[in-house]
Amino acid sequence: MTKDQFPPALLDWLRTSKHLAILTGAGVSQESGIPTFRDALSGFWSRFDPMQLATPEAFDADPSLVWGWYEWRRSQVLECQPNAAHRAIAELAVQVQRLTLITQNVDGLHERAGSPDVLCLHGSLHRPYCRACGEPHRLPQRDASRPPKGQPMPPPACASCGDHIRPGVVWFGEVLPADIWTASEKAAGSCDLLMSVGTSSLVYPAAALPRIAHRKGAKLVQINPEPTSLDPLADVNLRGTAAQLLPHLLR
Ligand SMILES: CC(C)NC(=O)[C@H](Cc1c[nH]c2ccccc12)NC(=O)[C@H](CCCC/N=C(/NCCC(=O)O)S[C@H]1O[C@H](COP(=O)(O)OP(=O)(O)OC[C@H]2O[C@@H](n3cnc4c(N)ncnc43)[C@H](O)[C@@H]2O)[C@@H](O)[C@H]1O)NC(=O)OCc1ccccc1
Ligand SMILES: [Zn+2]
Repeated sequence: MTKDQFPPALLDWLRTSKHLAILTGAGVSQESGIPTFRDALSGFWSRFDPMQLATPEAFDADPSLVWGWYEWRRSQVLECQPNAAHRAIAELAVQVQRLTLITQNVDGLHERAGSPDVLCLHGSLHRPYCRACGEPHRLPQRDASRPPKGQPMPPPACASCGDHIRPGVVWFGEVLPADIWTASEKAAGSCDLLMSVGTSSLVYPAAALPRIAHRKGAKLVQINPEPTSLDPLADVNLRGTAAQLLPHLLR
């Protein structure tokens, strides 16, 4: 899909927008080489269901299995670079009057692309903390001598209470950080244009945000090579990849 195939109204909405909200999912990092959540499991991990591994119950049952999985994902992310989609979103923040960027991703690639004040709904792979006392834990950026082999790995012990350090992500069944959710809900309820990029729109409450914006009369644009449950609601569905299409939205 090329720029001249974009509905002209879309570029007008963008140019006249007083407040653009963008919600991203795993699809926006797919072209950086990070598999989407649904296909995040290969090799040793392909025998597990991500929805099972990404739960407090799984960590309590087998901390090494879950910690190993997150260290493996973190090592993948540290070997990747933001792609043209991340960079276009960072540039859009300069070109529009006001941009609120909300992500479900835990990879930190929006921040690495230069996007300011990213609302990370589901936390980050780079901000682990103690399961018991909440003490933040600093991880070595890259331990070249011992790259994760994609096997279980015992989690570090907390320096202050000795309990397990856990990944700094929001697991299924856990509530989202209240301040970040409140800011995201507010942005969805006050934006005049919301773009949903690279998400299957299945996980709640994140998936409610485009629906809140739509209910409040905002224009809804979806960028995804595949159809999702959001299609019928969207004013424009751009069928293609994030890194191919997003740069076309820039002036
Ligand atoms: C699955 C779903 C049915 N379950 C939920 O939503 C649950 C339960 C629930 C709550 N409310 C509900 C209401 C209805 C139904 C269920 C619920 N929600 C929760 O548990 C939430 C917490 C949810 C957060 C979980 N943590 C994640 N991540 C961090 C960890 C980690 O990463 O390991 S969610 C994780 O999965 C989601 C994956 O979705 P996507 O990012 O969209 O990725 P996916 O692979 O699915 O799709 C990729 C898309 O990209 C497209 N694509 C591919 N390539 C490209 C490309 N190149 N360009 C563009 N697009 C592309 C594809 O076509 C595809 O459409 C993301 O949110 C991601 O962060 N907490 C909670 O509600 O707390 C309060 C509470 C507590 C107790 C009981 C009730 C309420
Ligand atoms: Zn502790």
